[in-house]
Formats: sequence, structure tokens, C-alpha cells
Amino acid sequence: MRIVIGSDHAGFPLKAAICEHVAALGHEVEDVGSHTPDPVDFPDIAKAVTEAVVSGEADRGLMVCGTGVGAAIAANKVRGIRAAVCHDIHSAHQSVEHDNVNVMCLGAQIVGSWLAKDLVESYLNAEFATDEEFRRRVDKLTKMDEER
Ligand SMILES: O=C(CO)[C@H](O)[C@H](O)[C@H](O)COP(=O)(O)O
Repeated sequence: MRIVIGSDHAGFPLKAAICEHVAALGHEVEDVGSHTPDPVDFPDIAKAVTEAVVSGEADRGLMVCGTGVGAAIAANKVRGIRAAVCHDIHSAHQSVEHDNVNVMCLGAQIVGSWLAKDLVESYLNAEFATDEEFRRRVDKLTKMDEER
């Protein structure tokens, strides 16, 4: 898959390890920054990540900030994005299987690099389930998104 990844200054140190891991798993990685440890506001990076996903340039996105929370809030402001903070393995795959999450957010101040790599792997290996109940719920999310 084509994966877009971004981070603010707090997520910057973890982003490099994640990029390396995603590439090692055989995915194409687009790193939209930050490219230095200097302070940068997470909404600006979320814009770049979500634009790549919504345009179809990337299949899925990853965002890293301090907690993952700001990144998820910002990403969810963009139509077509279903973003979630996932700091446990079950959520990392179920968020895709049931909710068709297309931007997973991580907190570099919350998880270490080994867990982060496992979380990313679970997220990328997961596929949206075809069950009617999950399709129906995500269709309702899409409708809410279109109506706002
Ligand atoms: O976690 C974040 C937002 O949810 C950010 O990455 C920052 O870490 C957080 O806002 C703290 O900001 P600071 O400039 O790093 O003190």
C-alpha cells in the first residue's frame, strides 16, 4: 500500500522508526514532515496527511504527535477521514476491520517504538470487514460527514 505519514515536533523522534518499519513491511512511504525537530503545529501536518488520503494519493495515513489526540481531532475535521488513536493491538486492527479507519494516530509520549511498530503493523495488515453491520455503520458515518 501507499502510506502517508506525518508528525509534529513531539512525534518527530518516533516517526523515523515508524517510516523505516513501514518500508520494511513492503509499503511505499510518503513522509510529509515534520522534517526537523523544530516546533510545528499538529493541525498543519494533519492537513498534509489527510489531503494525501482523501485525494487517493495514499491508501492510508499515520500521524504521530505527543499523545495522538490532537492529531486525531485535527484529522477528523476533514471530510472522508476516519481517524483514531490506537495504543493497543486490538484497537489497531479492529479500528480498520469494523470502522474502516484510514488514519491511525499515535502518541510518541505514550508508546515506545517497539509497541508503535507492532501497532502500525496490526493497522496495516487489517482490512475492512464485509459484514453488513459494519458497512451500514460506516455508511452512517459517511452520511454524518456529508451533512455537517
Ligand atoms: O500531543 C499533542 C497534541 O495532542 C502535541 O503533540 C503536543 O505534544 C502537545 O500539544 C504539547 O505541546 P508542546 O508544544 O510539545 O508542549
